[in-house]
Amino acid sequence: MTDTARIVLSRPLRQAFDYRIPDGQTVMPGQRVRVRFGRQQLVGLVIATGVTPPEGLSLRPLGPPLEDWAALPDDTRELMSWAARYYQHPLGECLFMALPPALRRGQPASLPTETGWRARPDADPDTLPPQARKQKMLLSWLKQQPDITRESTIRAEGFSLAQIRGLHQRGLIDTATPKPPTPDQAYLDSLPQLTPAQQAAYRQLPSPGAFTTTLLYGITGSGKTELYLHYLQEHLGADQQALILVPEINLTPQTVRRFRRYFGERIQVWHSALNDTERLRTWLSIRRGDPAIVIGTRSAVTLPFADIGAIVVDEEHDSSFKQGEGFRYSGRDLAVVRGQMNDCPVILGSATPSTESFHNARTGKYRLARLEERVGDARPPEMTLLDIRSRPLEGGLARPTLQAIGERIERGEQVLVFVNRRGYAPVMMCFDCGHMMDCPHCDARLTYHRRDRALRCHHCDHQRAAPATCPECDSEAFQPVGQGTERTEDILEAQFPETPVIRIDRDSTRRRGRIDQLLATVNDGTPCILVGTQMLAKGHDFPNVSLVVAVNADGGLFSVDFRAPETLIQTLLQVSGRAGRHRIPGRVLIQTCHSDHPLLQQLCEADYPDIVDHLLSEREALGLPPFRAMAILRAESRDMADSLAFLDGARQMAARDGLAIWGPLPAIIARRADRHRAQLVFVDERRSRLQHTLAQLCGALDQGDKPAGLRWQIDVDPIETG
Ligand SMILES: Nc1ncnc2c1ncn2[C@@H]1O[C@H](COP(=O)(O)OP(=O)(O)OP(=O)(O)O)[C@@H](O)[C@H]1O
Ligand SMILES: [Zn+2]
Repeated sequence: MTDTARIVLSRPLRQAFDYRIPDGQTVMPGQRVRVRFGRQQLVGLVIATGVTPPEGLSLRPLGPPLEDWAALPDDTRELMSWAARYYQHPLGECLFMALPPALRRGQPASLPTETGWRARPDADPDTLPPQARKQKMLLSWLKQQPDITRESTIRAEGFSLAQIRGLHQRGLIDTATPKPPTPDQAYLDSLPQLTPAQQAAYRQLPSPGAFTTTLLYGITGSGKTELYLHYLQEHLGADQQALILVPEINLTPQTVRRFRRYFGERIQVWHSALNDTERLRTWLSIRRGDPAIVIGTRSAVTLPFADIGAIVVDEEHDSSFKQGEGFRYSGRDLAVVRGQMNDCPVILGSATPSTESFHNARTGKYRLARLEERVGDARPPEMTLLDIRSRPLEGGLARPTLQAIGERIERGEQVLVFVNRRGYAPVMMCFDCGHMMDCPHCDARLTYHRRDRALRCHHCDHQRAAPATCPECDSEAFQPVGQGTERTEDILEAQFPETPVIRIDRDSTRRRGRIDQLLATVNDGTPCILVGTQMLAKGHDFPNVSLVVAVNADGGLFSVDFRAPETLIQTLLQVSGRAGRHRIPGRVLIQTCHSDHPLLQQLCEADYPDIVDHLLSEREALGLPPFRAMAILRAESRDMADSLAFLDGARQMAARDGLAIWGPLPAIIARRADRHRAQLVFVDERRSRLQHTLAQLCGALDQGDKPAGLRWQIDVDPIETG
């Protein structure tokens, strides 16, 4: 045996490659090295040393290492290797995913210390000219900060480098080296005591220092965040790290702020809007072992923690924890695996836990902690179904709905109107010839966006100007059909001209920091109407919202996706949960054409755990997850026949006793961006057996022939089954 190293590359390849370690060089697993690969110079990651290469192979020498330490520590490597096996994804891509982009590209693993800023004691925001509005806001904000604030923290607040530089040039702020963490003492002294219900739930949380998974079922507004904060405050060692996974950070700047008050600059954030330098900086800080508490979106679970003391997954039911393409992992599930590997407690929190997690709690795999009271005098909101069949609607809103909104506004309260679609209307239709505008590249209608007079496909990049008349018959009776957020916004503005209407959806919040500005008005407490998509359902704490309206609840009632009822209930409960969180009692109005539907009836009458039990018994009867393991093989190509034939071949390769295979069938949106998509669903009682089959199948599919341009992917534990 010679000195050899086995490396993987950041490529969609299932193989690893062996190299000879040149004399005098030492390498270790997890280290980045330069390697020659064909004619290219690439960055490789060492996964093993001293391996025996295949017979008769003369090995190329390994290039120089990029640093003399392992970029990926053992446990992170172990986690990603586990994920590669579990999700059937190439190991190289999984391991490289746990590196920040700069390190994937081979840049050095070091950065100069980050700059910090503080307002000069004599700096007065009022001396700034009126056109420097943002600089003024930044200066006022900096003056409120206890000491030196990191540049990344300032940027996370929605301010830009240009604004920082502007203030610096005016001599109003100083640069300084950020100091170690300092929480806001005045705030800490004023922290609320846990309520008796919170204390009872708190006692059910896991003890530190050992792996257990606890599902914290806490109804909306019960103060789960407060529990996490207390838990970390009490149990996290001063040198330890912690991870808090959240669905989408940009949506809830409030949450990050709350954590910062408790833990000061110990809080670090991790999400997709960070630039490469910010990512590298945070990654290095975690790798170095700084006692960071990371609030991050799903990929934060792959950070190279040195000593992790606790993991929290907030809103654990949220579908954004599952990556929707490529390496289709679940950040929540990896968090549990990570907890097990690092022997630390994991808390999964939600007001609407997933069926999976409830099932795990029922079977004893997870512990269950319950918090079923709202904080203070607040009560859960009262829910009413409003049947809109044969009722006149104004822009999708029924008279009683408009009346209810009017009453609340008059009383000085706030209203939230939930619409499940952005844009003005989901369809443009000609009322003379019946023509509807389709996407030329997808099996989908174009959504009308009135603000910029465009028709857009929400499934691909296609967009075009909206024609004024029907493109088929030139009729002028060419009109939008159905509701989107823009249309609801317009209707409400017309109905309530005195009241601010604030629209919150992906279009209105594209710019960094924008959602914060929009929410500032809401948090002011002035009467207003919020209109938005499920973005509004996620974790917001709006004290003055007393009425929530769901414009149309029926989308998920008749879907072919077996998860649709679960998702519908979760979304409606979450959005309802924004009502009546503080003193004012809350009410929820759900407009529907199916008020007699059992699921909607249950929503109004039953507790969430009972609804889930019901959904679980249906799943059990039908042999669906979580009672069976499921995976989907998806194929897409230029021709549906190719996609189906490929999957048919796969079906024959995989067939064996005990494995149910459904399909191949075209996907619900069979053509997307001119690719024809189909799928094959695998269901097995035994997960390990399914895994084995999938691993063999992937190997065979890698080796086998496939039509030109065909791409395939495995999705283990799929959350979309259409
Ligand atoms: N013990 C307490 N005393 C006073 N106020 C509290 C207490 N605990 C929480 N609160 C306040 O109650 C409100 C709701 O708490 P929080 O946002 O933590 O709820 P949640 O359970 O995370 O809600 P959701 O799941 O609906 O997002 C917040 O304004 C919070 O500051
Ligand atoms: Zn399209």
